[in-house]
Amino acid sequence: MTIATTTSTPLLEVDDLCKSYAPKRGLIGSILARGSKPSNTLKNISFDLGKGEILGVVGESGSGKSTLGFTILGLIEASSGSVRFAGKSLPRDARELRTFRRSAQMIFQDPYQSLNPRFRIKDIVTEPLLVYGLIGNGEVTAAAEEVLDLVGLRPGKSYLERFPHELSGGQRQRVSIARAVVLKPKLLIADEPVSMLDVSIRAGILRLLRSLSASMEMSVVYISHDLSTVRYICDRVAVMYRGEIVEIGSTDQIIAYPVHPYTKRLLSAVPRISFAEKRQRVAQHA
Ligand SMILES: Nc1ncnc2c1ncn2[C@@H]1O[C@H](COP(=O)(O)OP(=O)(O)OP(=O)(O)O)[C@@H](O)[C@H]1O
Repeated sequence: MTIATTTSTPLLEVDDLCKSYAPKRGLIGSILARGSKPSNTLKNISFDLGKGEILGVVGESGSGKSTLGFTILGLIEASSGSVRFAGKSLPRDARELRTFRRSAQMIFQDPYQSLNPRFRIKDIVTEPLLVYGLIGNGEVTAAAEEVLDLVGLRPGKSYLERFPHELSGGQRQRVSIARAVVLKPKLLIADEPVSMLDVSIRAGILRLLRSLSASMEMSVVYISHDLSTVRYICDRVAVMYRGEIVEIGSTDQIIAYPVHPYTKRLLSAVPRISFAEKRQRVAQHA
């Protein structure tokens, strides 16, 4: 079991979390599953996440990163272990669950699939406010302008009335970030948010996530298979391999002094450009 503690009061405490998916059902599923071991997708995962902290979860495809994200949010039930959010176990009661959902949001790799294509941008980004009864219909335009401005989609550029297919990939991801942060969550799970975007616009989205995290004191679990983006924004990094956290530590430490052979392998796949230089560049543009 790997435990890492942070200096600030943790927002999230993940303790000994395990997840095995049920074997496939039906005749073909059971034939295919014959002789195979139950899948241990998450094995004894433990870590804390401080308020406003950004933790990178990095590992190859199938290592369990998305399962971890879904389990933290209670969208997938853990097989054992616990997740505590703001000092409390994940709620089961419908009313508490509604409050929790407001505080913990998720964004995904493909902003196009996660946005309703039939909704205008102003309705996409303000729907959570309407659902929670925080604004009335007459306030939709003003609220949409405010949150779009927050994510760098300046008012006056008529984003409000457009549909998702009329925007670029980067603009769409900004819209999905706007929708996720409009309720001012304490936690954001960002599952590969830049991996489908053009390399030239990735840094802008990462800078945006970092500045929102700082200004809103929002903790972020940033999931990626790519250490070169993780090191742009994360305070700490957890390296996942086959369902386990094999190494966790500050980003600088993991990159400069990797201990686990798998981390070394991941790092050798990344061009050895100056990490300090990149961080400095990001800070200059933030
Ligand atoms: N609903 C499910 N039922 C059964 N097995 C699943 C399910 N979801 C994921 N898995 C399996 O769990 C393992 C981990 O998947 P997961 O998507 O969490 O990994 P990942 O690291 O996020 O991968 P990727 O980067 O490709 O998304 C994989 O072997 C996957 O096939």
